Amino acid sequence: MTVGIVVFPGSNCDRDVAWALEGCLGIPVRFLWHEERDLSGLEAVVLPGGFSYGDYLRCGAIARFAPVLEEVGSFAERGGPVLGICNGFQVLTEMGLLPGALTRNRDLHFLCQSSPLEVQPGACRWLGAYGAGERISLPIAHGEGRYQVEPEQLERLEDQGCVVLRYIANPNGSRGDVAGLSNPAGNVLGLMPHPERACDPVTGGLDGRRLLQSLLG
Ligand SMILES: NC(=O)CC[C@H](N)C(=O)O
Repeated sequence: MTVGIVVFPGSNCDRDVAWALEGCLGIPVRFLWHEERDLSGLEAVVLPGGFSYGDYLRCGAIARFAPVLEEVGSFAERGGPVLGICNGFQVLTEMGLLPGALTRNRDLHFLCQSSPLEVQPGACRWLGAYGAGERISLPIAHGEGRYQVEPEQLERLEDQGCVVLRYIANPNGSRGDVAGLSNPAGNVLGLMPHPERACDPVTGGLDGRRLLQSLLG
């Protein structure tokens, strides 16, 4: 099993994800530069956090045109597991793999803190190791994490079980307290919190570990 980690100019959590996967869990990784088109041999893809293309225009707005994402889109449509963390979640919404948009935080501040969350795993293949309603804590670090979507669409997402991660103390004004969303098929997950920073007690707890461990089946 090898996991691809996409690297855009401006990504800064690609090494953290590699450390969590390889260093903590022994899962081999391959970095995918944004111009790459070869995803052969990969069993999952992670879009890491950071500031792709300097966050110009809007977080993730330029990244969505990267050649590698055309391949990631087809990979996801074939049922391949795709995880977007923070900037990766922003990219997933910009490229249309997940609905809605992530906008400036309610108070216009960059937030860097730990965040209590409630998990509702539903059909999400990344969250199968968490109980329904389980409370966990993961670090957040973002300026544009306020999830926005039309109220009717949010209702649809709730009905489909796509709202898989919710803030307990909403830090950024996200509609519906949404912290993470899955597609209905459950293979694509986007979340603002950083599970890769919670895979080792030394750097922020262990609550993110089971999420990445799900790759080991
Ligand atoms: N940690 C991150 O991925 C940050 C995402 C994005 N650059 C923001 O500030 O919202």
